[in-house]
Amino acid sequence: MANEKLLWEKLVSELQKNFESVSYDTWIAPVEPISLVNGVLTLELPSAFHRDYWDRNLVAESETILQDYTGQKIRLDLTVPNENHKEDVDDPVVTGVDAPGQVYAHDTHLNDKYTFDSFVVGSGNYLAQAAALSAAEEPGQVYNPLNLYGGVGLGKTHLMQAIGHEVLRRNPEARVKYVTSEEFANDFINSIRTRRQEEFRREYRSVDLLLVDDIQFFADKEATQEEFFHTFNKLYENKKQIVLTSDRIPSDIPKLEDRLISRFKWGLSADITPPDLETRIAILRNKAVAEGLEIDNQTLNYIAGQIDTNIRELEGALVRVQAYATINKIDITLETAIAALKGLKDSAQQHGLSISKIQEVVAQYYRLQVSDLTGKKRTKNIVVPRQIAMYLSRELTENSLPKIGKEFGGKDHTTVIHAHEKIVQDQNHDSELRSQISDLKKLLKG
Ligand SMILES: Nc1ncnc2c1ncn2[C@@H]1O[C@H](COP(=O)(O)OP(=O)(O)OP(=O)(O)O)[C@@H](O)[C@H]1O
Repeated sequence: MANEKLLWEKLVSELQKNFESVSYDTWIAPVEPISLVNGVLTLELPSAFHRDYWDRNLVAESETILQDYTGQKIRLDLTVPNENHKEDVDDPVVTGVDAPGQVYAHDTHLNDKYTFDSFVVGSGNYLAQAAALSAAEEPGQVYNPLNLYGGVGLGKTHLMQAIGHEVLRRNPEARVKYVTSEEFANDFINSIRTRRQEEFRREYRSVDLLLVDDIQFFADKEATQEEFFHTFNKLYENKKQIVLTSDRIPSDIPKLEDRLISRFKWGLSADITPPDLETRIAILRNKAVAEGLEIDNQTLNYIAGQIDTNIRELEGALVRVQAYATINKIDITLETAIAALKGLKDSAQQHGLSISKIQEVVAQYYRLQVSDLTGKKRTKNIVVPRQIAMYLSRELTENSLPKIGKEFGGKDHTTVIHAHEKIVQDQNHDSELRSQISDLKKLLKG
């Protein structure tokens, strides 16, 4: 075995003694020893997050272990293969609705099931998971606030609550509060109504960890944003960890106050993107084991192939197969899955298509930012894509005209009607536009 591998194995066996399995899987398992040259052990880490974590927590200890073992001074050199990820940390951007039937732990409002242990790590979420784990291990110290953002049903709430569980596991006395942004708004409004603002403030400003889910619903609620701003400042000042989730990056949330957006930039935004096939299969396999279901790989593979954008719907597909098998008193086989999921794909995809997804795809297609589409600029290179995105939102989703207007930076519904009519008419004589729209539809429908 090469020297670097031998040293690495020794190091891992020592580090492992003090590591819990999730932390080990996140911070150590993905590391590869590359070389040992002139007393420098080079390790390759998956991302700049990992390197930051190693710098803060593991380098000094590792160098001591290696020195004790070899009797020589060994220095660690940490490399990250795609150094683009470095930007993720420097420029702090790495890239809700509650599910029914959840069981909440009594005090914290955390769902028992949403832990790091039950979270499957894959290509679309490993950075967000690493960021979440470091927020849990060192709350208020490194990434504050931490904002997890991404499309519907991709695990934002799960990961956010996992932080809550982990903080409590490490410190059962910690005061952890989980709320959706709507609950925060309701609590605030009720506190005014019942003249209990002091109590409200005491409650929110005395926590050690505040988790606020789906902050895009703060849009339009000016007084609530103002109150949240003060809550945020107080907690931040006291080095208390704040974690937020949203369906898009905060600077793209229409009607979110600039002063909040600028504070969110103090911390780190990490996005979660849809899982690849392997991750989807792993999620289904875990779920099947948890439910005591026996399902062969081929069948899991098939189910995972049916739904690719939303994990909640992926889990729903498994439930559907299970129900179909129970009702018909048959085993779960590939045939059962095919029969149970017939017709599901189209409706699921239609259902899964959101205005924000359309904005993302259109912006990318025309090399614009989503904020151009939701903004007010009137230059032609922006106006036409904006109208196309509104047109597609009307054609491909069930959202009302006012809702579409709202998602495009609070525009009036008549603007949406106008955009829609214009694109319908222009397509009659503009073949270039027709083909762009057909491209976009293909991209959106997968
Ligand atoms: N990586 C994962 N491993 C295991 N389960 C997952 C993973 N990601 C998501 N899930 C499961 O998928 C379901 C939906 O996740 P969650 O509610 O966290 O999504 P979300 O991104 O918060 O959605 P929304 O945008 O609707 O708020 C949950 O049951 C969650 O446990």
